[in-house]
Order: sequence, then structure tokens, then C-alpha cells
Amino acid sequence: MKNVEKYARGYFMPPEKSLKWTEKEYITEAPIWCSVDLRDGNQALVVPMTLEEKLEYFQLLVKIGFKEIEVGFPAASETEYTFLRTLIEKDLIPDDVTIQVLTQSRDHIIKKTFESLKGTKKAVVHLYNSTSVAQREQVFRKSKEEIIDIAVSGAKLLEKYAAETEGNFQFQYSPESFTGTEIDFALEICNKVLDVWKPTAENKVIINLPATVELSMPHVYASQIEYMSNHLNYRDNVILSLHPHNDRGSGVADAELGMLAGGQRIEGTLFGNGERTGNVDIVTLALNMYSHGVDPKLNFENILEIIEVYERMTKMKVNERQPYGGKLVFAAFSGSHQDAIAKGMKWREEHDCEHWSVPYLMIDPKDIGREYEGDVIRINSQSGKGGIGYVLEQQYGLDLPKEMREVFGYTVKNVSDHQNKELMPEEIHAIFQKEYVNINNPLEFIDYQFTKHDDYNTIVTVKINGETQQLVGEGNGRLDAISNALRSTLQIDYSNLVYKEHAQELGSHSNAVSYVGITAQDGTVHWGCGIDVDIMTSSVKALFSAVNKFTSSAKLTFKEGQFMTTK
Ligand SMILES: CC(=O)SCCNC(=O)CCNC(=O)[C@H](O)C(C)(C)COP(=O)(O)OP(=O)(O)OC[C@H]1O[C@@H](n2cnc3c(N)ncnc32)[C@H](O)[C@@H]1OP(=O)(O)O
Ligand SMILES: CC(C)C(=O)C(=O)O
Ligand SMILES: [Mg+2]
Repeated sequence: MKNVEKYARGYFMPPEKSLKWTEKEYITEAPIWCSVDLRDGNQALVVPMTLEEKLEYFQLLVKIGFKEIEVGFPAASETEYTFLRTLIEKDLIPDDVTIQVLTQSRDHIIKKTFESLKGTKKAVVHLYNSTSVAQREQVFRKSKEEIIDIAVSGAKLLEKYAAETEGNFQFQYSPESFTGTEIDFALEICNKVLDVWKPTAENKVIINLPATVELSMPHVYASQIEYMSNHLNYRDNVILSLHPHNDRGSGVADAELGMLAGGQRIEGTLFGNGERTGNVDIVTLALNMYSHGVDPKLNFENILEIIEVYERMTKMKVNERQPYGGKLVFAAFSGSHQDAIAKGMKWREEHDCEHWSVPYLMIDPKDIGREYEGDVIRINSQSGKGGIGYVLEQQYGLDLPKEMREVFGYTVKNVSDHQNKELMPEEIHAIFQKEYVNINNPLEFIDYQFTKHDDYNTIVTVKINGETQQLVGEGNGRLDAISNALRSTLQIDYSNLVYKEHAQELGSHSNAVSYVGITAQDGTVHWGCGIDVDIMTSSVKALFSAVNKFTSSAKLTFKEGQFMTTK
């Protein structure tokens, strides 16, 4: 690409190697979660949420189980201010939830922030100022010392206004644009702020290290976090918080590796809404943990309900491929995936499995309120017999013989291919009904009678081209006798009767379902299905269906009492 020389890496490695985190394998316990949907998420929306929307979203976050929620930037607008006042005055904040507010390091903004907090039981007041080389040089045009002054003076103002305001306040500091800051400078400024606040075990300070802009690969961020974690003063009384954005698409990886490196708290949003490419997606982080058997301490058991509120409030869409929440993430169209999923599900039914291990599915969709049917296995021209058969079995109680599944699979794929669309389960069922079930043209089954000596003898009544006839046959079973009657009387040449039957126990009544396959002289197998309340009748109807399929595909016409090839 042209202009590549215009770009260079803009992050800073820690002054010494910090790679201890690589020795850890996975995240063993949930971090402190802080939702910043109502602040960072909200400030990134085309139209920020109204008061009513913020209130509904807040309730959603509480219901999910967030214990820390950044509710806004109260000095930013009347809505932000009023929202906070409403939460406090209407006593809408549960006792176990702490609200958080963001402020720049400017006297009038900090003052207004504390005004908005009057009467709150407890809150985190979050102070930030930019520390990166680019911000120092281009935006603030200040030296490192002057930038430290902004942070330290803001820290002192927080102390001052907190002392004047009734309530229980915890402080948080973010060196905004941390990822573009020299790490030893970020450390220096954080330690200077900590020296003002002097955290104690009873009143810990949160140091939040944002990937304001994600400038590096995640292992670099993790090394930066580990270095900071090892060198921050008052470390035992500091809660180390991470706030990844997603500019390179690795926000989740930043958070996960950052936690291995010492991050104890995560700030992020539902489905990753937030500035530019978004904040880190907390749904993904939490459910990634869940998929490893670690309780994330957030409840996403009804993810569809959460998506509905999220989309309505933010006017954003959850992408179809969004981990866990996306419409298509528990859907398989391709044949081999469907086959493996269907077999995996069956395996679970038949075995006493301790842990979830169904191929292609990270977690059981049911655990987050998603369904298998129509959700997991979806049918188009890329699908195969496994998935198509699975849909018929799960939704209509039709368990086709293996060989028939294959033939029917191709029929369905062809329809989807020609119509260039996905087929819904009811369409697949309709194709099956039309193509295979109780086919009675040209040969219509009317009745049968049996007598048995050594073998079965039958008189089967049929209607062909509107004319009723009685055919006589003999065989070692009843179906065999009827088949022999058809073959010998009507001169239909096939062999190898394949037969399977089962009860169809879906809905209020139970039918018998039979499948019959017959092999023509050229080796082609023709399949038919019969459904009836009576099991014998269902098998005869299946045979007639197969024979009718055979005569029509072999272009046999009925003339002078027998079937013959059309010239
Ligand atoms: C990475 C993040 O998400 S940071 C959070 C960003 N969120 C928001 O900005 C949303 C809410 N913000 C707002 O509504 C407004 O910006 C307000 C009300 C806070 C302030 O508005 P205004 O004072 O009109 O303007 P603005 O934000 O542009 O202020 C820029 C000035 O503040 C300074 N400034 C910016 N951030 C900070 C900070 N954290 N601490 C101290 N000063 C700051 C700038 O250097 C600039 O100074 P200058 O006037 O000397 O040039
Ligand atoms: C205010 C800070 C923490 C922020 O949102 C960021 O740096 O992304
Ligand atoms: Mg942010």
C-alpha cells in the first residue's frame, strides 16, 4: 500500500521485560466488572440516550449483576446531570451497587460533579487527564511536569470537594491515552496521584490504565500492565483496572491478557459499544470465562432479552457474528458442521457427560437462552444430510433411515440452491411431505386382507388410474406379501426391500411412521414414507409411495394391466 512510510509504532514497551503473565494459562476468577455503557458507550452514540433510556439501561445493568456502573459525565449535559440526580433522589441505586462518575481535571467541572453527587450513599469519582506524547505535544502543549500538575491538582480538588460533600467517595485516576505514554512516565504520574490520595486498605484507590486507543498487539499491553502492577506504590491498596478499546480488534485479548498480568477490574460495555471501534465487550469476556468453567458473576442467561433492550436504547445493532450474542453464532449451515453437531447432541443424550464438548459449539446455547432448533442448524445449499435429517427429527419427529437422509438431503439442497435462499424447517417438512409421504399416484392403496398358513397370503385392493383392482400375493411377511402382489401382478421390477418404522410422538397424538426403500434393476434406490395411525397401514403406504416414486422416475405408465416403459 502507498504511504506505508507515514506510519510507525506509537506505543512504548516497559523499561524492563515483564512477561510473567505468560506463565498463567487462564483467568481463574471474575474481575470486578464496571460497566461504562452509560458513559463511554453513551458518549459514542449518534444520539446519546435520553433520561428515560438511561434509566431503563441502568436497570438492565443492575439485573445483569454489575456492582459498579459508570453512570455518566455529570458536568457534560443537563440530561447527564438530571439522570444522576434522578437515580439519587428516587433512590434507584441498590445498596450493593456503586455508581461512578467521570470528570476532567478542571475546577468547575469537578465542582459540578460533586454537586451532582449530593445525597449519594457512595460513589467512585473518576478523574482523568491525557498523558500520551501526542496529547502532551499537540493538544495540551505542556511539559511532563505540567501534565503531572494537572493530575495532582485534580487529585487535590477531588479530596477538597469530597470533604465538603456528604457521602462516601472512592477515587479513581486514569492516565488517559496510557497506551501512547512512555510507561515510566505513566508510572510516575500515577504514583504522584497516589501520593495525594494515600490509599488505605479501607479506602482503596482505583488506578485505571486505559487502552484509550489500542496501539499495539495484546501481549505488549499485558507487559505494560504487569510492569505497572509491579511498580505502583501502595500496590496492596490499589485496585488495578483495565479499560481496553478495540481499535485493532483485540480489545478482548487486551483485557484477558491484561488480567493475567495483574488487572483486577475491567471497564467495558455490553457488546462492545463505545468510542470508534468500541470498548471491550464484557459479554464476550464474561462468557469466555464461563466457557472455561469459571463463574463470571454476571448473568447472561437471557441474552436475547438483553440484546432487545440494548438495541432499543442505543439504536445500535448486535452484529450477526458477534460472539455469543450474534444471530448466527449458534447456527451451522455447512453439512459437515451440522453432521458433527447433530451427532454431538445425540452423544450427550446417550452418555453421562460431565462437561460440554459438542463440536463447534463453545457453550450450550440453552445456557444463555438460545435455542438449538432453527438457531443452531440452519439449512441452505451448503447443508448436508446430517443437518437436514436433524431438523426433521427434532422438529417433526421423523427419523429417516441413513440412506434416505442422503437422498432427501440432496433434494433439499437443490431446492435451496435453485431458489437461492435459506429453507425454514416448515419448508423442509413440506418438501418431505410432497416428495415422499403417502404418495398415491398412479397407484393408490385402498385396503388389504391377510390370511396366514406357513406364509402370508394377501388380497390387496388398489386403485390405478381411477380403476379399482384386487391383487393377490404371497410372502414371508405381510409387507412382503403385498410387495410380491404388486411386483407380479403389475410387472414392476424391483428388489431389496429396506424397511424402518418408528412412532412419531410429537404433538398431541402419536402416528406410526414407516420408510421403505426399493432397488430398481439399474441399482437406484427409491424411497417412500407412510404415515398412519396404524403401523401396518403406514408401512403399506410407505411401500406404495416408494413404488410410485419409482414408476414416475422410470417413466413407467400403466397400460393393459401392467406398468411399461413410455416410448
Ligand atoms: C477517552 C475519553 O473517553 S475521555 C472522556 C471524554 N468524554 C467527553 O468529553 C464527554 C463529555 N464532555 C463534555 O461534555 C465537554 O467536553 C465538557 C463539558 C466536559 C467540557 O467542555 P468544554 O470546556 O466546552 O470543552 P472541551 O472539552 O473541548 O475542553 C477542552 C479544554 O479542556 C482541556 N481538557 C481536556 N481534558 C481535560 C482533562 N481531562 N483535564 C483537564 N483539562 C482537560 C483541554 O486541554 C482544553 O483546554 P483549552 O480550553 O485550554 O484548550
Ligand atoms: C476516561 C478514560 C478512562 C477513557 O474512557 C479512555 O481512556 O478510553
Ligand atoms: Mg474509553
